[in-house]
Amino acid sequence: MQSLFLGIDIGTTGVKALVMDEQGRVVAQATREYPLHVPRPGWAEQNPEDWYKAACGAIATIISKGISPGQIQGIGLTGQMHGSVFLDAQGKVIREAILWCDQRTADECRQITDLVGESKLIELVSNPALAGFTAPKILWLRNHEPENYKRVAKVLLPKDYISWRMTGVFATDVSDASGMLLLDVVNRKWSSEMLAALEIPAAWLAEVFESPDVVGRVSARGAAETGLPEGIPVVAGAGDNAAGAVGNGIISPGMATASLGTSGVVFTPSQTPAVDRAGRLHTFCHAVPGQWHLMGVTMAAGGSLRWYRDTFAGEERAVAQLTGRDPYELMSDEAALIEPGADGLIFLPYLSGERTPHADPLARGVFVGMNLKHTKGHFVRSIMEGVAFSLKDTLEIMSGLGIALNDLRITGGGGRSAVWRQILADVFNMPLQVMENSDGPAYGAAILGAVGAGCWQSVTEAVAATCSRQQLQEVVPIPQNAARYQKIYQIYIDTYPPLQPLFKRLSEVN
Ligand SMILES: Nc1ncnc2c1ncn2[C@@H]1O[C@H](COP(=O)(O)OP(=O)(O)O)[C@@H](O)[C@H]1O
Ligand SMILES: O=C(CO)[C@@H](O)[C@H](O)COP(=O)(O)O
Repeated sequence: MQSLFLGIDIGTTGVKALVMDEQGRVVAQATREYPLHVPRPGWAEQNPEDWYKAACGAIATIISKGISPGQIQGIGLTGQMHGSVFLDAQGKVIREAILWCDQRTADECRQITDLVGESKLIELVSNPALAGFTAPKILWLRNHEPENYKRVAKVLLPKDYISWRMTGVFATDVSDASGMLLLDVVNRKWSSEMLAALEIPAAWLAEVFESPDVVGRVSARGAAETGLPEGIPVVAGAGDNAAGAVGNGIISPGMATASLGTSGVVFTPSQTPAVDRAGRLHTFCHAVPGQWHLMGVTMAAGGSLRWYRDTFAGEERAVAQLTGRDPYELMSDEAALIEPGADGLIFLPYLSGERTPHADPLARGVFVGMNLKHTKGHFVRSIMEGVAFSLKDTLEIMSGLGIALNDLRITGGGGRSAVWRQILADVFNMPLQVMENSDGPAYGAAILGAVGAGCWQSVTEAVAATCSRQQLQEVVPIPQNAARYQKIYQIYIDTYPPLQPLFKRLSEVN
Protein backbone atom coordinates (compact mmCIF):
# COMPACT_ATOMS: atom_id res chain seq x y z
CA MET A 1 0.00 0.00 0.00
CA GLN A 2 1.31 3.48 -0.97
CA SER A 3 2.21 5.85 1.87
CA LEU A 4 0.35 9.15 1.69
CA PHE A 5 1.09 12.57 3.25
CA LEU A 6 -1.45 15.16 4.32
CA GLY A 7 -0.88 18.93 3.98
CA ILE A 8 -3.29 21.39 5.60
CA ASP A 9 -3.28 25.14 4.91
CA ILE A 10 -5.21 27.39 7.31
CA GLY A 11 -5.69 30.20 4.74
CA THR A 12 -7.43 33.53 5.21
CA THR A 13 -10.43 32.55 3.08
CA GLY A 14 -10.55 28.91 4.12
CA VAL A 15 -8.77 25.62 4.73
CA LYS A 16 -7.13 23.80 1.84
CA ALA A 17 -6.14 20.20 2.49
CA LEU A 18 -4.46 17.79 0.13
CA VAL A 19 -2.99 14.33 0.14
CA MET A 20 0.16 13.53 -1.80
CA ASP A 21 1.72 10.14 -2.62
CA GLU A 22 5.39 9.09 -2.39
CA GLN A 23 6.03 10.39 -5.92
CA GLY A 24 4.63 13.82 -5.04
CA ARG A 25 1.37 13.31 -6.97
CA VAL A 26 -1.69 14.99 -5.45
CA VAL A 27 -4.28 12.24 -5.03
CA ALA A 28 -7.09 14.12 -3.26
CA GLN A 29 -7.88 17.62 -2.11
CA ALA A 30 -10.64 19.50 -0.33
CA THR A 31 -11.40 23.05 0.74
CA ARG A 32 -13.72 24.59 3.35
CA GLU A 33 -14.37 28.32 3.73
CA TYR A 34 -14.93 30.30 6.93
CA PRO A 35 -15.90 33.89 7.65
CA LEU A 36 -13.61 36.81 8.38
CA HIS A 37 -15.01 39.27 10.91
CA VAL A 38 -14.42 43.03 10.65
CA PRO A 39 -15.71 44.44 13.96
CA ARG A 40 -14.31 47.90 13.07
CA PRO A 41 -12.68 49.42 9.97
CA GLY A 42 -9.11 48.13 9.73
CA TRP A 43 -9.72 45.22 12.10
CA ALA A 44 -9.78 41.56 11.02
CA GLU A 45 -10.57 38.59 13.24
CA GLN A 46 -11.41 34.90 12.92
CA ASN A 47 -12.61 32.24 15.31
CA PRO A 48 -9.93 29.53 15.77
CA GLU A 49 -12.73 26.99 16.33
CA ASP A 50 -13.93 27.75 12.76
CA TRP A 51 -10.44 26.85 11.48
CA TYR A 52 -10.42 23.55 13.35
CA LYS A 53 -13.95 22.60 12.29
CA ALA A 54 -13.08 23.45 8.68
CA ALA A 55 -9.86 21.41 8.90
CA CYS A 56 -11.77 18.40 10.27
CA GLY A 57 -14.40 18.89 7.54
CA ALA A 58 -11.75 19.02 4.80
CA ILE A 59 -10.11 15.84 6.18
CA ALA A 60 -13.54 14.12 6.22
CA THR A 61 -14.08 15.12 2.56
CA ILE A 62 -10.67 13.72 1.62
CA ILE A 63 -11.46 10.44 3.38
CA SER A 64 -14.87 10.34 1.63
CA LYS A 65 -12.99 10.50 -1.71
CA GLY A 66 -11.64 6.99 -1.05
CA ILE A 67 -8.40 7.84 0.79
CA SER A 68 -7.75 5.27 3.48
CA PRO A 69 -6.75 7.19 6.66
CA GLY A 70 -4.40 4.31 7.53
CA GLN A 71 -2.26 5.19 4.49
CA ILE A 72 -1.45 8.67 5.84
CA GLN A 73 2.07 8.47 7.26
CA GLY A 74 2.85 12.15 7.92
CA ILE A 75 1.09 15.47 8.36
CA GLY A 76 2.33 19.01 7.70
CA LEU A 77 0.52 22.19 8.64
CA THR A 78 0.80 25.68 7.21
CA GLY A 79 -1.32 28.81 7.33
CA GLN A 80 -1.78 32.54 7.36
CA MET A 81 1.06 34.06 9.37
CA HIS A 82 1.16 36.47 12.35
CA GLY A 83 -2.40 35.79 13.71
CA SER A 84 -2.65 35.71 17.51
CA VAL A 85 -4.50 32.86 19.20
CA PHE A 86 -4.69 33.66 22.93
CA LEU A 87 -5.30 30.60 25.15
CA ASP A 88 -6.00 30.50 28.88
CA ALA A 89 -4.50 27.96 31.32
CA GLN A 90 -7.26 25.46 30.46
CA GLY A 91 -6.49 25.78 26.74
CA LYS A 92 -9.66 27.78 26.05
CA VAL A 93 -9.54 30.45 23.33
CA ILE A 94 -9.84 33.80 25.15
CA ARG A 95 -11.02 35.95 22.23
CA GLU A 96 -11.12 35.80 18.44
CA ALA A 97 -7.71 35.64 16.78
CA ILE A 98 -6.39 38.99 15.52
CA LEU A 99 -5.18 38.41 11.96
CA TRP A 100 -2.18 39.40 9.82
CA CYS A 101 -4.28 41.98 7.95
CA ASP A 102 -5.56 43.70 11.11
CA GLN A 103 -4.27 47.28 11.38
CA ARG A 104 -5.23 48.20 14.95
CA THR A 105 -1.72 48.15 16.42
CA ALA A 106 -0.18 51.35 14.99
CA ASP A 107 0.26 52.77 18.53
CA GLU A 108 1.79 49.53 19.85
CA CYS A 109 4.25 49.49 16.91
CA ARG A 110 5.35 52.99 17.88
CA GLN A 111 5.57 51.89 21.54
CA ILE A 112 7.83 48.94 20.60
CA THR A 113 10.02 51.08 18.33
CA ASP A 114 10.42 53.77 21.02
CA LEU A 115 11.17 51.17 23.69
CA VAL A 116 13.65 49.03 21.76
CA GLY A 117 14.97 51.43 19.12
CA GLU A 118 14.80 51.05 15.35
CA SER A 119 18.27 49.66 14.74
CA LYS A 120 18.21 47.47 17.88
CA LEU A 121 14.97 45.89 16.58
CA ILE A 122 16.73 44.92 13.37
CA GLU A 123 19.66 43.61 15.42
CA LEU A 124 17.43 41.51 17.73
CA VAL A 125 14.65 40.27 15.45
CA SER A 126 15.80 41.34 11.93
CA ASN A 127 12.60 43.30 11.27
CA PRO A 128 10.87 46.57 12.19
CA ALA A 129 7.64 46.63 14.22
CA LEU A 130 4.80 46.38 11.70
CA ALA A 131 1.07 46.36 12.35
CA GLY A 132 -0.06 42.80 11.71
CA PHE A 133 2.97 41.16 13.36
CA THR A 134 2.15 39.24 16.55
CA ALA A 135 4.07 41.06 19.33
CA PRO A 136 2.21 44.36 18.79
CA LYS A 137 -1.05 42.39 19.14
CA ILE A 138 0.06 41.05 22.53
CA LEU A 139 0.73 44.63 23.64
CA TRP A 140 -2.63 45.75 22.21
CA LEU A 141 -4.35 43.13 24.39
CA ARG A 142 -2.43 44.42 27.41
CA ASN A 143 -3.36 48.05 26.61
CA HIS A 144 -7.00 47.54 25.61
CA GLU A 145 -8.35 44.29 27.09
CA PRO A 146 -6.54 43.91 30.44
CA GLU A 147 -9.09 41.36 31.71
CA ASN A 148 -8.36 39.12 28.72
CA TYR A 149 -4.62 39.78 29.03
CA LYS A 150 -4.62 38.55 32.64
CA ARG A 151 -5.97 35.18 31.49
CA VAL A 152 -3.31 34.54 28.80
CA ALA A 153 -1.25 31.38 29.27
CA LYS A 154 -0.20 30.73 25.64
CA VAL A 155 0.01 32.71 22.39
CA LEU A 156 -0.10 30.52 19.30
CA LEU A 157 -0.02 31.14 15.55
CA PRO A 158 -2.99 29.87 13.49
CA LYS A 159 -1.48 26.62 12.18
CA ASP A 160 0.12 25.91 15.58
CA TYR A 161 -3.30 26.07 17.23
CA ILE A 162 -4.51 23.36 14.82
CA SER A 163 -1.37 21.32 15.47
CA TRP A 164 -2.04 21.61 19.23
CA ARG A 165 -5.66 20.49 18.77
CA MET A 166 -4.43 17.45 16.79
CA THR A 167 -1.46 16.48 18.98
CA GLY A 168 -1.76 18.21 22.37
CA VAL A 169 1.74 19.69 21.80
CA PHE A 170 2.60 23.43 21.82
CA ALA A 171 5.05 23.81 18.94
CA THR A 172 5.91 26.28 16.21
CA ASP A 173 8.45 26.50 13.40
CA VAL A 174 11.14 29.05 12.63
CA SER A 175 9.52 30.50 9.47
CA ASP A 176 6.15 31.30 11.08
CA ALA A 177 7.75 32.33 14.40
CA SER A 178 9.83 34.90 12.44
CA GLY A 179 6.64 36.92 11.92
CA MET A 180 5.98 37.31 15.65
CA LEU A 181 8.75 39.94 16.08
CA LEU A 182 9.99 37.83 19.01
CA LEU A 183 12.35 35.47 17.18
CA ASP A 184 16.08 35.98 16.91
CA VAL A 185 15.88 35.26 13.18
CA VAL A 186 19.65 35.02 12.72
CA ASN A 187 20.04 32.31 15.41
CA ARG A 188 16.58 30.70 14.89
CA LYS A 189 15.52 30.86 18.56
CA TRP A 190 13.32 33.13 20.72
CA SER A 191 15.00 36.45 21.55
CA SER A 192 15.19 36.58 25.34
CA GLU A 193 16.26 40.24 25.08
CA MET A 194 13.15 41.16 23.07
CA LEU A 195 10.87 39.18 25.40
CA ALA A 196 12.40 40.96 28.40
CA ALA A 197 12.07 44.39 26.75
CA LEU A 198 8.37 43.82 26.01
CA GLU A 199 7.76 41.99 29.33
CA ILE A 200 6.28 38.99 27.55
CA PRO A 201 6.77 35.70 29.47
CA ALA A 202 8.77 33.12 27.49
CA ALA A 203 6.40 30.44 28.84
CA TRP A 204 3.62 31.89 26.68
CA LEU A 205 5.42 30.83 23.52
CA ALA A 206 5.52 27.41 21.90
CA GLU A 207 8.79 25.51 21.50
CA VAL A 208 10.48 26.41 18.19
CA PHE A 209 11.46 23.69 15.69
CA GLU A 210 12.78 23.54 12.14
CA SER A 211 9.92 23.05 9.68
CA PRO A 212 10.41 19.34 8.81
CA ASP A 213 10.96 18.28 12.46
CA VAL A 214 8.35 15.96 13.97
CA VAL A 215 6.81 17.79 16.94
CA GLY A 216 4.17 15.27 18.02
CA ARG A 217 1.70 12.62 16.93
CA VAL A 218 -2.06 12.66 16.43
CA SER A 219 -3.46 12.12 19.94
CA ALA A 220 -6.44 9.93 20.90
CA ARG A 221 -8.56 13.08 21.12
CA GLY A 222 -7.18 14.45 17.84
CA ALA A 223 -7.93 11.10 16.21
CA ALA A 224 -11.54 11.10 17.43
CA GLU A 225 -12.06 14.66 16.16
CA THR A 226 -10.31 14.37 12.79
CA GLY A 227 -11.11 10.78 11.81
CA LEU A 228 -7.38 10.08 11.39
CA PRO A 229 -5.63 7.19 13.17
CA GLU A 230 -3.85 7.97 16.43
CA GLY A 231 -0.04 8.22 16.22
CA ILE A 232 0.55 9.80 12.78
CA PRO A 233 3.62 12.08 13.05
CA VAL A 234 2.95 15.79 12.68
CA VAL A 235 5.80 18.12 11.67
CA ALA A 236 6.31 21.74 12.74
CA GLY A 237 5.28 22.96 9.27
CA ALA A 238 5.75 26.53 8.04
CA GLY A 239 4.14 29.92 7.46
CA ASP A 240 2.13 29.91 4.25
CA ASN A 241 4.69 31.81 2.20
CA ALA A 242 7.61 29.56 3.19
CA ALA A 243 5.48 26.43 2.68
CA GLY A 244 4.29 27.80 -0.68
CA ALA A 245 7.91 28.32 -1.65
CA VAL A 246 8.74 24.69 -0.78
CA GLY A 247 5.66 23.57 -2.76
CA ASN A 248 6.89 25.53 -5.75
CA GLY A 249 10.52 24.43 -5.43
CA ILE A 250 11.82 27.86 -4.35
CA ILE A 251 14.82 26.79 -2.32
CA SER A 252 17.79 28.43 -4.08
CA PRO A 253 18.91 32.04 -4.48
CA GLY A 254 17.78 33.54 -7.80
CA MET A 255 14.42 31.82 -7.55
CA ALA A 256 11.26 33.59 -6.35
CA THR A 257 7.51 33.21 -6.06
CA ALA A 258 5.02 35.94 -6.85
CA SER A 259 1.94 34.97 -4.91
CA LEU A 260 -1.59 36.26 -5.46
CA GLY A 261 -3.49 35.05 -2.39
CA THR A 262 -5.51 37.43 -0.24
CA SER A 263 -2.14 39.12 0.21
CA GLY A 264 0.44 39.43 -2.56
CA VAL A 265 3.97 38.35 -1.82
CA VAL A 266 7.29 38.23 -3.63
CA PHE A 267 9.48 35.69 -1.81
CA THR A 268 13.10 34.79 -2.45
CA PRO A 269 15.42 32.48 -0.45
CA SER A 270 18.75 33.55 0.97
CA GLN A 271 21.70 31.49 2.21
CA THR A 272 22.37 34.14 4.86
CA PRO A 273 20.06 36.20 7.12
CA ALA A 274 20.47 39.13 4.71
CA VAL A 275 18.56 41.94 6.33
CA ASP A 276 17.05 44.89 4.46
CA ARG A 277 18.34 47.52 6.86
CA ALA A 278 15.65 49.93 5.72
CA GLY A 279 13.10 47.35 6.92
CA ARG A 280 11.05 47.45 3.69
CA LEU A 281 11.34 43.69 3.15
CA HIS A 282 10.74 41.07 5.83
CA THR A 283 13.77 38.93 6.74
CA PHE A 284 12.46 35.59 7.99
CA CYS A 285 13.75 32.01 8.36
CA HIS A 286 12.93 29.69 5.46
CA ALA A 287 11.27 26.30 5.93
CA VAL A 288 14.53 24.81 4.62
CA PRO A 289 16.87 24.35 7.59
CA GLY A 290 19.88 26.67 7.29
CA GLN A 291 18.16 29.05 4.86
CA TRP A 292 16.39 32.41 5.28
CA HIS A 293 14.21 34.41 2.94
CA LEU A 294 13.32 37.97 2.05
CA MET A 295 9.80 38.95 1.12
CA GLY A 296 7.71 42.01 0.38
CA VAL A 297 4.00 41.97 1.16
CA THR A 298 1.06 43.70 -0.54
CA MET A 299 -1.74 43.51 2.00
CA ALA A 300 -4.69 43.37 -0.42
CA ALA A 301 -3.77 41.59 -3.67
CA GLY A 302 -6.43 38.93 -4.32
CA GLY A 303 -8.17 40.66 -1.42
CA SER A 304 -8.68 43.75 -3.63
CA LEU A 305 -10.28 41.70 -6.39
CA ARG A 306 -12.45 39.86 -3.87
CA TRP A 307 -13.58 43.22 -2.42
CA TYR A 308 -14.54 44.33 -5.96
CA ARG A 309 -16.37 41.05 -6.62
CA ASP A 310 -18.35 41.24 -3.40
CA THR A 311 -19.12 44.97 -3.66
CA PHE A 312 -19.65 45.68 -7.37
CA ALA A 313 -19.88 42.41 -9.32
CA GLY A 314 -23.45 41.41 -8.43
CA GLU A 315 -24.28 40.91 -12.11
CA GLU A 316 -21.26 38.67 -12.68
CA ARG A 317 -22.11 36.69 -9.55
CA ALA A 318 -25.69 36.18 -10.78
CA VAL A 319 -24.55 35.11 -14.28
CA ALA A 320 -21.96 32.82 -12.71
CA GLN A 321 -24.66 31.14 -10.67
CA LEU A 322 -26.80 30.53 -13.76
CA THR A 323 -23.96 29.28 -15.97
CA GLY A 324 -21.89 27.40 -13.41
CA ARG A 325 -18.88 29.66 -14.09
CA ASP A 326 -16.73 31.41 -11.49
CA PRO A 327 -17.43 35.17 -11.13
CA TYR A 328 -13.66 35.77 -11.18
CA GLU A 329 -13.53 34.18 -14.66
CA LEU A 330 -16.25 36.53 -15.91
CA MET A 331 -14.42 39.51 -14.38
CA SER A 332 -11.16 38.37 -16.03
CA ASP A 333 -13.02 38.15 -19.38
CA GLU A 334 -14.12 41.78 -18.93
CA ALA A 335 -10.57 42.87 -18.07
CA ALA A 336 -9.20 41.06 -21.15
CA LEU A 337 -11.21 43.38 -23.42
CA ILE A 338 -9.47 46.48 -22.01
CA GLU A 339 -6.12 47.76 -23.31
CA PRO A 340 -3.08 47.65 -20.99
CA GLY A 341 -3.14 50.80 -18.85
CA ALA A 342 -6.95 50.70 -18.45
CA ASP A 343 -7.31 53.95 -20.42
CA GLY A 344 -5.60 55.94 -17.70
CA LEU A 345 -7.19 54.38 -14.60
CA ILE A 346 -4.64 53.62 -11.88
CA PHE A 347 -5.41 51.70 -8.67
CA LEU A 348 -3.42 51.85 -5.42
CA PRO A 349 -4.25 48.55 -3.66
CA TYR A 350 -4.00 49.85 -0.10
CA LEU A 351 -7.48 48.71 0.99
CA SER A 352 -6.03 47.12 4.16
CA GLY A 353 -3.19 49.58 4.70
CA GLU A 354 0.23 48.53 3.34
CA ARG A 355 3.53 46.92 4.34
CA THR A 356 5.80 47.04 1.26
CA PRO A 357 7.11 49.49 0.24
CA HIS A 358 5.15 51.85 2.52
CA ALA A 359 4.81 50.51 6.05
CA ASP A 360 1.60 52.47 6.55
CA PRO A 361 -1.42 50.97 8.30
CA LEU A 362 -3.37 54.17 7.54
CA ALA A 363 -2.91 53.98 3.75
CA ARG A 364 -6.15 53.40 1.83
CA GLY A 365 -7.17 52.21 -1.63
CA VAL A 366 -7.41 54.80 -4.42
CA PHE A 367 -8.58 54.94 -8.04
CA VAL A 368 -6.83 57.77 -9.88
CA GLY A 369 -7.83 59.05 -13.32
CA MET A 370 -11.49 57.99 -13.65
CA ASN A 371 -13.21 59.34 -16.76
CA LEU A 372 -16.51 58.88 -18.58
CA LYS A 373 -15.11 56.14 -20.80
CA HIS A 374 -14.39 53.80 -17.91
CA THR A 375 -16.48 50.64 -17.57
CA LYS A 376 -16.46 47.83 -15.04
CA GLY A 377 -13.84 46.02 -17.12
CA HIS A 378 -11.52 49.03 -16.69
CA PHE A 379 -11.89 48.82 -12.93
CA VAL A 380 -11.14 45.08 -12.84
CA ARG A 381 -8.12 45.58 -15.08
CA SER A 382 -6.80 48.51 -13.07
CA ILE A 383 -7.10 46.45 -9.86
CA MET A 384 -5.06 43.66 -11.46
CA GLU A 385 -2.52 46.21 -12.74
CA GLY A 386 -2.30 48.09 -9.42
CA VAL A 387 -1.57 44.84 -7.58
CA ALA A 388 1.10 44.01 -10.18
CA PHE A 389 2.70 47.47 -9.70
CA SER A 390 2.71 46.90 -5.97
CA LEU A 391 4.54 43.56 -6.38
CA LYS A 392 6.94 45.31 -8.76
CA ASP A 393 7.77 47.66 -5.87
CA THR A 394 9.17 44.62 -4.04
CA LEU A 395 11.09 43.45 -7.12
CA GLU A 396 12.63 46.93 -7.39
CA ILE A 397 13.73 46.86 -3.72
CA MET A 398 15.22 43.39 -4.25
CA SER A 399 17.05 44.57 -7.32
CA GLY A 400 18.36 47.60 -5.35
CA LEU A 401 19.73 45.16 -2.75
CA GLY A 402 21.62 43.36 -5.50
CA ILE A 403 19.30 40.34 -5.64
CA ALA A 404 19.11 39.03 -9.20
CA LEU A 405 16.12 36.82 -9.95
CA ASN A 406 16.19 34.36 -12.83
CA ASP A 407 13.21 32.08 -12.09
CA LEU A 408 9.94 33.70 -10.99
CA ARG A 409 7.00 31.36 -10.33
CA ILE A 410 3.40 32.42 -9.84
CA THR A 411 1.28 30.91 -7.09
CA GLY A 412 -1.98 31.62 -5.21
CA GLY A 413 -5.62 31.87 -6.33
CA GLY A 414 -5.13 34.94 -8.56
CA GLY A 415 -2.68 32.92 -10.66
CA ARG A 416 -5.70 31.09 -12.12
CA SER A 417 -6.48 34.14 -14.25
CA ALA A 418 -4.59 34.13 -17.58
CA VAL A 419 -5.16 37.89 -17.92
CA TRP A 420 -3.68 38.63 -14.51
CA ARG A 421 -0.68 36.35 -15.23
CA GLN A 422 0.04 38.23 -18.47
CA ILE A 423 -0.31 41.59 -16.67
CA LEU A 424 2.26 40.45 -14.08
CA ALA A 425 4.72 39.27 -16.75
CA ASP A 426 4.30 42.57 -18.65
CA VAL A 427 4.56 44.81 -15.57
CA PHE A 428 7.60 42.90 -14.27
CA ASN A 429 8.99 42.61 -17.81
CA MET A 430 10.08 39.10 -16.84
CA PRO A 431 8.93 35.62 -17.88
CA LEU A 432 6.73 33.92 -15.29
CA GLN A 433 6.50 30.19 -14.68
CA VAL A 434 3.02 28.80 -14.07
CA MET A 435 3.02 25.81 -11.76
CA GLU A 436 0.71 22.82 -11.91
CA ASN A 437 -0.47 23.04 -8.35
CA SER A 438 -1.81 26.46 -7.36
CA ASP A 439 -2.32 25.33 -3.73
CA GLY A 440 1.43 25.68 -3.13
CA PRO A 441 1.30 26.09 0.67
CA ALA A 442 -0.73 22.90 1.30
CA TYR A 443 1.53 21.02 -1.11
CA GLY A 444 4.64 22.40 0.61
CA ALA A 445 3.20 21.36 3.98
CA ALA A 446 2.60 17.82 2.67
CA ILE A 447 6.24 17.75 1.47
CA LEU A 448 7.43 18.81 4.94
CA GLY A 449 5.20 16.10 6.48
CA ALA A 450 6.74 13.52 4.13
CA VAL A 451 10.29 14.59 5.03
CA GLY A 452 9.43 14.34 8.74
CA ALA A 453 8.01 10.87 8.17
CA GLY A 454 11.26 9.79 6.50
CA CYS A 455 10.03 9.54 2.90
CA TRP A 456 12.91 11.85 1.92
CA GLN A 457 16.07 12.75 3.86
CA SER A 458 15.77 16.52 3.41
CA VAL A 459 13.55 19.25 2.01
CA THR A 460 16.04 19.72 -0.82
CA GLU A 461 15.83 16.03 -1.75
CA ALA A 462 12.02 16.15 -1.54
CA VAL A 463 11.81 19.22 -3.77
CA ALA A 464 14.09 17.59 -6.35
CA ALA A 465 11.87 14.51 -6.30
CA THR A 466 8.52 16.32 -6.52
CA CYS A 467 8.75 19.65 -8.29
CA SER A 468 10.28 18.98 -11.68
CA ARG A 469 6.94 17.82 -13.13
CA GLN A 470 5.04 20.82 -11.94
CA GLN A 471 6.03 23.53 -14.41
CA LEU A 472 3.06 23.93 -16.78
CA GLN A 473 3.65 27.02 -18.85
CA GLU A 474 5.86 30.07 -19.28
CA VAL A 475 4.18 33.48 -19.64
CA VAL A 476 6.45 35.72 -21.70
CA PRO A 477 6.22 39.54 -21.50
CA ILE A 478 4.82 41.34 -24.55
CA PRO A 479 7.39 44.09 -25.34
CA GLN A 480 4.94 46.90 -26.22
CA ASN A 481 2.86 46.23 -23.08
CA ALA A 482 6.00 46.15 -20.93
CA ALA A 483 7.10 49.52 -22.35
CA ARG A 484 3.67 51.04 -21.68
CA TYR A 485 3.57 49.69 -18.12
CA GLN A 486 7.06 51.05 -17.44
CA LYS A 487 5.70 54.58 -18.07
CA ILE A 488 2.53 54.05 -16.02
CA TYR A 489 4.56 52.56 -13.14
CA GLN A 490 6.44 55.89 -12.86
CA ILE A 491 3.08 57.63 -12.30
CA TYR A 492 1.96 54.86 -9.89
CA ILE A 493 5.00 55.33 -7.64
CA ASP A 494 4.47 59.08 -7.53
CA THR A 495 0.83 58.76 -6.47
CA TYR A 496 1.21 57.61 -2.85
CA PRO A 497 3.58 60.26 -1.35
CA PRO A 498 1.26 63.29 -1.75
CA LEU A 499 -1.68 61.24 -0.46
CA GLN A 500 0.08 59.97 2.65
CA PRO A 501 -0.71 63.03 4.84
CA LEU A 502 -4.32 62.89 3.64
CA PHE A 503 -4.64 59.24 4.72
CA LYS A 504 -3.50 60.33 8.18
CA ARG A 505 -6.03 63.17 8.30
CA LEU A 506 -8.78 60.83 7.06
CA SER A 507 -8.00 58.41 9.89
CA GLU A 508 -8.44 61.24 12.39
CA VAL A 509 -12.01 62.00 11.28
CA ASN A 510 -13.09 58.34 10.95
N1 LIG B 1 -10.26 32.48 -11.28
C1 LIG B 1 -9.69 33.50 -10.61
N2 LIG B 1 -9.29 34.60 -11.28
C2 LIG B 1 -8.71 35.64 -10.63
N3 LIG B 1 -8.50 35.65 -9.30
C3 LIG B 1 -8.89 34.60 -8.61
C4 LIG B 1 -9.50 33.45 -9.19
N4 LIG B 1 -9.76 32.55 -8.22
C5 LIG B 1 -9.32 33.11 -7.06
N5 LIG B 1 -8.80 34.34 -7.30
C6 LIG B 1 -8.18 35.27 -6.33
O1 LIG B 1 -7.46 34.47 -5.41
C7 LIG B 1 -7.72 34.93 -4.08
C8 LIG B 1 -7.65 33.75 -3.12
O2 LIG B 1 -6.40 33.13 -3.26
P1 LIG B 1 -5.91 32.03 -2.21
O3 LIG B 1 -4.52 31.66 -2.64
O4 LIG B 1 -6.91 30.96 -2.15
O5 LIG B 1 -5.90 32.93 -0.90
P2 LIG B 1 -5.78 32.66 0.67
O6 LIG B 1 -4.64 31.67 0.86
O7 LIG B 1 -5.48 34.01 1.20
O8 LIG B 1 -7.07 32.13 1.20
C9 LIG B 1 -9.11 35.55 -4.13
O9 LIG B 1 -9.22 36.59 -3.19
C10 LIG B 1 -9.19 36.07 -5.56
O10 LIG B 1 -8.83 37.42 -5.63
O1 LIG C 1 1.08 38.53 6.37
C1 LIG C 1 1.44 37.78 5.49
C2 LIG C 1 2.90 37.49 5.29
O2 LIG C 1 3.73 38.26 6.10
C3 LIG C 1 0.44 37.14 4.61
O3 LIG C 1 1.02 36.63 3.45
C4 LIG C 1 -0.31 36.08 5.38
O4 LIG C 1 0.55 35.00 5.67
C5 LIG C 1 -1.61 35.65 4.72
O5 LIG C 1 -1.44 35.03 3.52
P1 LIG C 1 -2.59 34.68 2.44
O6 LIG C 1 -3.86 34.39 3.16
O7 LIG C 1 -2.69 35.84 1.53
O8 LIG C 1 -2.02 33.47 1.75
